[in-house]
Amino acid sequence: MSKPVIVALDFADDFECIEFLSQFPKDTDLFVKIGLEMFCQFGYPFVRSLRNRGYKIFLDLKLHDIPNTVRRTCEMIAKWDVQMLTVHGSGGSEMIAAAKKGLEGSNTNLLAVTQLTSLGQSELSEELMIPQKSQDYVTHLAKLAFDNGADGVISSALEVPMIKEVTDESFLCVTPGIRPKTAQVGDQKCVATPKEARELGSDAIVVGRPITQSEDGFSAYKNICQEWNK
Ligand SMILES: O=C(O)c1cc(=O)[nH]c(=O)n1[C@@H]1O[C@H](COP(=O)(O)O)[C@@H](O)[C@H]1O
Repeated sequence: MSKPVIVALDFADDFECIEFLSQFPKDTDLFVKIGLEMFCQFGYPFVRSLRNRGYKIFLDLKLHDIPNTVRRTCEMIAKWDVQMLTVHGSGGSEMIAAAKKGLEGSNTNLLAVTQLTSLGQSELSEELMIPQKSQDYVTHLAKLAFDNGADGVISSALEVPMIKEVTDESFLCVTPGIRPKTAQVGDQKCVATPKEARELGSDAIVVGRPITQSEDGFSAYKNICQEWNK
C-alpha cells in the first residue's frame, strides 16, 4: 500500500472546502486532515459527511488537558471512525496514556505532536524557556509518547530518523511542513520536500497550502503524490 499524502483542509468555510474537494475524481483515495479551524465551525457533522464520502480522516484537534478530560473526549471520538487523532506530547505521560485508553476498541491511531514545525530553536529557548536543544526535546517527547501507548508522532520530516532510532520502525512519523521546491515556505520553519520526507522515512506527509491554495489543486496533489511515492 502506498503511503498517504494527507491533505490539510484549512478553509474558512465549508462551501470553499466542498468546492475544493469537487476537483477530485470520486475514486480518489483521499486522506484529509480536519483541523481546529474547520472543526470549530462545523463540528462532528462535517467529519461524518467526509467520512461518508469514503475519505480517511485525520482529526487534528491537538488535545491538551488533564488526563480525565482527554480520556473522556477520546471515548467520544472513538465512536467516529476516524483514522488519526492528535494530542500534544507535552501534555505528559498520564495524558497520553489516558488518550490511548479512551480510544480503546477503535481503529483510531493516536499521534502525539512533538514540537510544532512553526517553532524554531529560538522560540523554544527564548519564549518557552525549554533548555534542551530542539532535536533532544523532540526525541524526548517522541519516546514519552511511544512509552505511553501512542501509535506515532507528528514531527518535522528532518526528525524522523532520530525518532525511529529511539522508538521503533513501526512507530508512525506523520510529517507536515512539506513544501515542493516551487512552493512558498510561509510560516513553516522546518520544511522538507516530498522526496526528502520519503528518503528520511516519513510514514505520511501532511500538505495544506501547496495543494489547497493552488490554481489546480488536483494537479498539485497528483504531482506531490508522484514525488512522494516514486
Ligand atoms: O498537527 C499538525 O498537523 C501540524 C503540526 C505541526 O507541527 N505543524 C503543522 O504545520 N501542522 C499542520 O499541518 C498543516 C500544514 O499546512 P501547510 O503549511 O499549509 O502545508 C496545517 O494544518 C498545520 O496545522
